Amino acid sequence: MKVAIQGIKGSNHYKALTELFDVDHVEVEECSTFQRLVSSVVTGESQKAIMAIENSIAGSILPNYRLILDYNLQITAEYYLNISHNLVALPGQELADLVQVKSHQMALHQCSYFFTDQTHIHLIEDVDTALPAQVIAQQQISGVGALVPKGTAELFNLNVIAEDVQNNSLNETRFVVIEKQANLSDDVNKATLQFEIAHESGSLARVLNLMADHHLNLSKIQSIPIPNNIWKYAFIVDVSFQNELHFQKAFKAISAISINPTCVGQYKNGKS
Ligand SMILES: O=C(O)C(=O)C[C@]1(C(=O)O)C=C[C@@H](O)C=C1
Repeated sequence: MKVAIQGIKGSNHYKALTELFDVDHVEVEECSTFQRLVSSVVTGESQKAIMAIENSIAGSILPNYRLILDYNLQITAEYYLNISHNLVALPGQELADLVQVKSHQMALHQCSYFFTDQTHIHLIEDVDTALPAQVIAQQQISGVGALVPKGTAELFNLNVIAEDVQNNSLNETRFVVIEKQANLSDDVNKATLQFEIAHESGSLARVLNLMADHHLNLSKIQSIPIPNNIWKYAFIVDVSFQNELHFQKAFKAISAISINPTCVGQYKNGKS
């Protein structure tokens, strides 16, 4: 089986992969963008992909929701990974020597406080957290640091200048596994739904009331712009349930009063 991840070995996606799959028995496709990761599943090159969807400090990755919806993919599993960021550079380099720090956009967001006073450092977005570290090591680049997960400095023989520089020590990223086919197992207790509603008073409240009536526990509601329908939004909700039948009935009822209802996936709650 081939599994696509965003980034290379040493990135958080790679960490998530090692915790979700037996790496000795899967082939890994390292993708430089989320678009490529999705294309890999759509074309059948990879059977599954692991994709970051939200972070507890930086919030939702809306473009990734858009990709899942646009390509009609299914969320078949979720995984919450504890994220810590270490600032690394070539051995001998100190904080004052750095003029640039490169990392993934979401990682830079998660460490914004640390860099507020470091006005000599220019923050630069890169493909993932691990690639700039690999490049610094291979090309022996001075003056440039990278923000990497724990363990990645050792992978590239780099030196840790500062540990755990994220804004909050409680920092988790939620990853989802995406596939072309739905997870048909009975062993599910969470689902992601997407729907649109009429632009009229009370229409969202009616959908939310149906969820309560069917004993669904709403853990997230996210609005997302509808392309080509300017300033109109679709809603993406995560619900958990004890009885799959409750969920099926609720989905039927929600479908009757919403527009373009879609089940984006059923899976096991990663928090229980
Ligand atoms: O660059 C990495 O290490 C990634 O796996 C990407 C990513 C992300 O897409 O949010 C994953 C987890 C962290 O939140 C920061 C970056």
